[in-house]
Amino acid sequence: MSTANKPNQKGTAEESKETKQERFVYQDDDAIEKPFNWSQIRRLGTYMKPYSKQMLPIILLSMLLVTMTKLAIPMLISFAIDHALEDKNLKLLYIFVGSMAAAYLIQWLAGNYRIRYTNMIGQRVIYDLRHDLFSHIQRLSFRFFDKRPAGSVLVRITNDVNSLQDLFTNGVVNVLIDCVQLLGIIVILLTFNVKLGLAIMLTVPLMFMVSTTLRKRIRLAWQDVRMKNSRINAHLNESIQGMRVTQAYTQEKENMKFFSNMNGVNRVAWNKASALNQSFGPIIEVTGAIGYCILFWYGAKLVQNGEVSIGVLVGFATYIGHFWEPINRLGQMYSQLLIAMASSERIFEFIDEEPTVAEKGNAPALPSIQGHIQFDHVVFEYEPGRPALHRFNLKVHAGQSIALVGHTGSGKSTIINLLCRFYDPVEGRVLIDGHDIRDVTIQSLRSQVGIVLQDTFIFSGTIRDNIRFGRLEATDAEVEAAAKAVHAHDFIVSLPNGYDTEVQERGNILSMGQRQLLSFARALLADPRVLILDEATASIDTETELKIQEALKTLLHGRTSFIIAHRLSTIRHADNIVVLDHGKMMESGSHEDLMHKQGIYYGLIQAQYRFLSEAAGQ
Ligand SMILES: Nc1ncnc2c1ncn2[C@@H]1O[C@H](COP(=O)(O)OP(=O)(O)OP(=O)(O)O)[C@@H](O)[C@H]1O
Repeated sequence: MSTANKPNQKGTAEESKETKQERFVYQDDDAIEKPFNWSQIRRLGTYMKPYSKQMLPIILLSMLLVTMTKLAIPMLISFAIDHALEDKNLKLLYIFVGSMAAAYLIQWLAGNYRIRYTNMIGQRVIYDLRHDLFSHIQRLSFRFFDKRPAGSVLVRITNDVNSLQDLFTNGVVNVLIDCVQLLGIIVILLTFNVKLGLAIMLTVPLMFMVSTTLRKRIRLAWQDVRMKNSRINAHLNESIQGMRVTQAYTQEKENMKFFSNMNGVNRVAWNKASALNQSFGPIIEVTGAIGYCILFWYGAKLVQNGEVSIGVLVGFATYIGHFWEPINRLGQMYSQLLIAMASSERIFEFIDEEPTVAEKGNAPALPSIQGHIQFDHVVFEYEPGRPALHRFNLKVHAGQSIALVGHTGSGKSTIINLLCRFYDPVEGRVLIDGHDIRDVTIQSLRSQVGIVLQDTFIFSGTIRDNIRFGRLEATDAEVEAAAKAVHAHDFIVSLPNGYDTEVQERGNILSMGQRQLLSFARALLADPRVLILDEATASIDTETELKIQEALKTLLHGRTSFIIAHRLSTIRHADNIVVLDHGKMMESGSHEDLMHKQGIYYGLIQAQYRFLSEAAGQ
């Protein structure tokens, strides 16, 4: 379907309301942490399932090897001191040194494999998750996007998915390694010497208390930083999009003041979080030092009593060096997990959102249509209790051109939205060639309805790609023929690379009129039986408009067409002009009939005529 979005039809007041809403949603989205939720963890786990058979055994094996060799090395040192050094047994010493070298080599190799495979699995899981999320969002109906500004949808696909990336690439595996390592060290220490082992572990509760209290404060401080950062992002987004308006109204200073204030608040929050973060390291070191003091004070006593050998004491010292690492990391992991919980909840909330415009289970495709259209007692409301269309009836024969006329907000675009099935009526039916459009597949319906919107959407890519968007399999010759037919060819060939000129997002290098000509070519290429032109000629100058009117005659020939135009001169020749007011059809008929009737349409024509002659007289 050749389409262009009409993102904001309701002017700047509404625009600023949207951006304020967007700022709110950014904040809301960053209300970071959520409680630990097992069912969510299980659901995330299902994303690992397809790869688990293939990769998990390698990851588990390498993980086991890394942990075992890590645990074995201090033990080898301890044995080497007690047996090889004490007995001056050089052969045994070589064996111990050789075994240590082998252990280090295995650790290095296994570590490499683990990192490579965990990264691979993590990246695939993230790829799948992002793929599912985006493909689902594409299926969601207009109602979903009505409620959410683009910014908040973007944040979920990028930030929230990214925050899960660490969890999948390192987090899960590191937690396992740390748990096994911690357990292994505890068992080994207690086996070496129960008394000394328990004495050292006296520091664990202290460490745990300090760690949890401080970590909570650190977490909250970083949460605050992220929230403030999001506000800056939202403001930047709004400022860049509205830069032209800011400059036109010379509001740069005001804008800068607002931004500086936000920036300052962000710096203060960052300093606070960073200071708290830095205080964590020394506290851990102090706790570790207490452990070492206990070891050497109590250990020396045990050595003197002959209860513990020097080798065991050295072994203890090496093990407790490795003891704090996993405890520290597990604490960090927990905060990471809570953040990931919040992100996954937001991602699944989108994935679980059902399209309000859904296809019936075994809906057939709409056969090739002729273009008879009927609105049968259609009632529609965007928000409950505020009808946008009241029992609207309209019969259109194949090939007829219908013009929709009326004041702003009278329901013209709503009729188009229902015909394309962007929304479903609350009551009544929309029929095409006698088929209720809710009974056929959406794809088969929309592929036969072309639409050219007021705010033509140009995607980043070449001019050729943009025209070809109407029918992807069209040849270059067909693309050029379509461009020629709507008089777009001349301006295209005058561009630096002709049809291969790259246009940026939203077609910034093109004028409004040129963008509209492109969307005409796009629609012509799609060759739909039903064509909708929404204010399509509004931003084309009079000379181009004359050319376009010619092209439109060809374009509309034999098709059913709906034209929404504020410039009433452009719809004079429509077969049927429908005049709307507050969602109701007030009059309909040909231009001559309605002029003769001297009703609302006549009034609109008179008003426009007066406006134009006053403008010309000035
Ligand atoms: N997405 C939406 N959510 C809520 N209300 C909406 C939405 N879109 C339109 N409306 C409301 O529905 C009514 C009909 O709007 P519609 O866009 O059909 O008018 P229109 O005749 O096309 O106006 P315009 O000429 O300004 O484009 C208006 O009152 C409008 O405020």
